[in-house]
Amino acid sequence: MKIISVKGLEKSYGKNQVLKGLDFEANEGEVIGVIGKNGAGKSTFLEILMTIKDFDQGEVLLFNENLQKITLDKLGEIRRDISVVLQPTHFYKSLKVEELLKLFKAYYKSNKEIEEIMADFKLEPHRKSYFEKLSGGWKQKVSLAIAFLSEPKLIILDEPTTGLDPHMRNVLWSYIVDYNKSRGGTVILTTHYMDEIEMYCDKVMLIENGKNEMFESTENILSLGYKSMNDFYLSKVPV
Ligand SMILES: Nc1ncnc2c1ncn2[C@@H]1O[C@H](COP(=O)(O)OP(=O)(O)OP(=O)(O)O)[C@@H](O)[C@H]1O
Repeated sequence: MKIISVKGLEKSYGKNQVLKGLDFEANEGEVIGVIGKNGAGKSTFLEILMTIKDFDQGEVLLFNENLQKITLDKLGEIRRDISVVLQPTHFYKSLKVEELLKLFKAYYKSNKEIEEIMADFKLEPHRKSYFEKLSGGWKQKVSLAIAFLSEPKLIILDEPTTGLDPHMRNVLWSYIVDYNKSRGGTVILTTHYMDEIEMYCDKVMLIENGKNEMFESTENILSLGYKSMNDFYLSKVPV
């Protein structure tokens, strides 16, 4: 089943045209990595898919609903199926980690047990810590735990592993792979780590000059003769 279909997407900030006719598709159960240099428009693209940013031209279908024609009710409905993780912010100033998880469990009406998610994401050492006082990596961990709490159909992650130590990167990827395999969940994420793309993503989209310069399975890209995804990136993207 097609989860996302994007055609000719355009988006400008004032005179700065960031997306210039981007095409993209995601099918149920795919893990797709979006790559490109700093400022290429990856976060902009993801935020449009998250339905938190407008766009100028083109067509975006999410769960077969056209975002330009959708009613507010329908938009609410599809938002319940999507979980997002933005760069960690200081939203939750006065709440402790355990309280935050409880709050979101109630909000999402999640069947997941808090203790299970605490254990999965190894959050125990900071159960009683205030979110705002955590380090960047720990904030990221907690944000990810919250995202998985809602058991969404589609999960959109903006640089989910930036700032995480190698063990935590591993934990996060195990979670993504497991969520994908056991529930058939679809995952779209951005990363600057090409090893993650190579190991875990089914497909990769390279954004360059506002367009999908390449959108292929990682397998097909490597079969073109690149030694690694890093090699592919370095040869395709000018400094
Ligand atoms: N709210 C905004 N207002 C004006 N310009 C913006 C805004 N958000 C992003 N931009 C600009 O749009 C371009 C693309 O930014 P975006 O954050 O989407 O890129 P990115 O590929 O995610 O970059 P990075 O890898 O550095 O996170 C940049 O030139 C950025 O300065």
